[in-house]
Amino acid sequence: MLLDAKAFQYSIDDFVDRYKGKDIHAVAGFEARGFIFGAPLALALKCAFVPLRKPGKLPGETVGASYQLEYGEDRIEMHTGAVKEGQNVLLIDDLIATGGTLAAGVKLVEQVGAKVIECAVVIELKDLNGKAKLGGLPLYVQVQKEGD
Ligand SMILES: O=P(O)(O)OC[C@H]1O[C@H](OP(=O)(O)OP(=O)(O)O)[C@H](O)[C@@H]1O
Ligand SMILES: Nc1ncnc2[nH]cnc12
Repeated sequence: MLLDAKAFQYSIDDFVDRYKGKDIHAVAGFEARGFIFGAPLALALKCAFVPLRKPGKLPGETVGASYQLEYGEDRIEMHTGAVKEGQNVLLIDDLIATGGTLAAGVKLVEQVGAKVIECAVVIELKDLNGKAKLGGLPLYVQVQKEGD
């Protein structure tokens, strides 16, 4: 899809239409492919873009949240102070599978006293029921796909 400028633009425009005027202070995107969709969306919304990164990648002080994988554990981190108490945050990624990544993002944002207003993805692998891990938060999906 990224090789097709029209398709990529269509995806970004759809996110922009959905979130413009919604008082979003920060778009937080997950390493790595969440950056691709989150950064242009944040620019269009004229708000902050916050990268949520794998452990040890960010320079400076970080806050993190861990989550379970099928085997073992993973963790995401963001810069301390990148998201402030009381802010409205949109979480974005390319894809939701088991939902562990997005759920960790929710935990992290809530940990610093901010509010996740919605989670957004290009693709949902709906058979994996990742949405169930989001504690009732809304999930916006552009394309649903069967299978895992
Ligand atoms: O819903 P989940 O089961 O948590 O899976 C979804 C996550 O997995 C993929 O990232 P990956 O871990 O492959 O990292 P990458 O984007 O850096 O390749 C995808 O881009 C999501 O971030
Ligand atoms: N089950 C899955 N299918 C495709 N991409 C993925 N990324 C993480 N989990 C995935």
